[in-house]
Amino acid sequence: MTAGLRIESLTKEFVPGRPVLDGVDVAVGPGEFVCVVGASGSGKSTLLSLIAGLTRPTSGRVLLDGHEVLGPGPDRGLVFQTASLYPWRTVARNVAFGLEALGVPRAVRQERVAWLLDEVGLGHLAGALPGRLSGGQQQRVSIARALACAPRVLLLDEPFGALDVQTKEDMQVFIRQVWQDVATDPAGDAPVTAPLTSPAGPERRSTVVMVTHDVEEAVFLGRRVLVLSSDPGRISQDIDIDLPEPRTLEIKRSPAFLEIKAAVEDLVRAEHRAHQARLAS
Ligand SMILES: Nc1ncnc2c1ncn2[C@@H]1O[C@H](COP(=O)(O)OP(=O)(O)OP(=O)(O)O)[C@@H](O)[C@H]1O
Repeated sequence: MTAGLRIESLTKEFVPGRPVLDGVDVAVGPGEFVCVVGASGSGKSTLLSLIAGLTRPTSGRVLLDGHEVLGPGPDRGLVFQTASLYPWRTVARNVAFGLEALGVPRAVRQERVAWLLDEVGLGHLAGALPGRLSGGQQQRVSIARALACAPRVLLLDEPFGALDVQTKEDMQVFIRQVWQDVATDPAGDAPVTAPLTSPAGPERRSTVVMVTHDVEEAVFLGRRVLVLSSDPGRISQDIDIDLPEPRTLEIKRSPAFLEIKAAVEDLVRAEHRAHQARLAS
């Protein structure tokens, strides 16, 4: 059994003969943090929903720890741009939702939820209903909810796209911190009962695949950045981001960061121009 995520010859057509994704091949190892960038319409969200099992491929397959993804499951946590919380459940009960569904004992549930809410800075709002929260706070709850079951893969689709700049930066630092802190167990040994508060070694980190329009965000967060070309969508570049760890906001001002960011922006721009030229011809 191969650990991690493997995407093999993945093709998706919504309209027959017009693939949105065409032969995507990529492997993401356990504990990696990978960001996917690309022009609008290049198929980033489609790729994420195929990994999530929300959409079935036209051909090819997605394997998680050697098992083909055939539908959604608790081993993959999902966060979208807009929070979709249950308005009638308190913040704490929203975060606890997946744990309840998995039958995790109440005491373990409460400990996890309290820890996660503290991590997202919302411990004081545990008993509030989501309608009382700002957009940024709601998104923090969504992330806490997705992390509650210690998913083997956390799938993030533009999760900070709707937030103001300051909140977005706070959330970037937060998600990196959580990736370092929140344990999952790639060997498959009862990840839900792993202690969340213990420091996690690299081999115990959740794998994160995050889609974003924002190249700065991708370079800051990703250990690897995949550039998706348009029409059809393929991985055109697979770039290792060799920046110091842990990543702090100061890194964004470093010459190394600015150089990598400019290079990735050039690649995305080149893909976009090539796409426009194909459309015009
Ligand atoms: N359910 C669907 N039915 C038909 N076409 C779809 C469907 N979902 C996506 N598409 C098409 O697939 C292409 C890729 O869409 P997708 O949302 O994956 O791109 P994206 O890179 O995430 O775009 P953006 O950055 O604008 O969110 C688009 O042309 C879109 O119209």
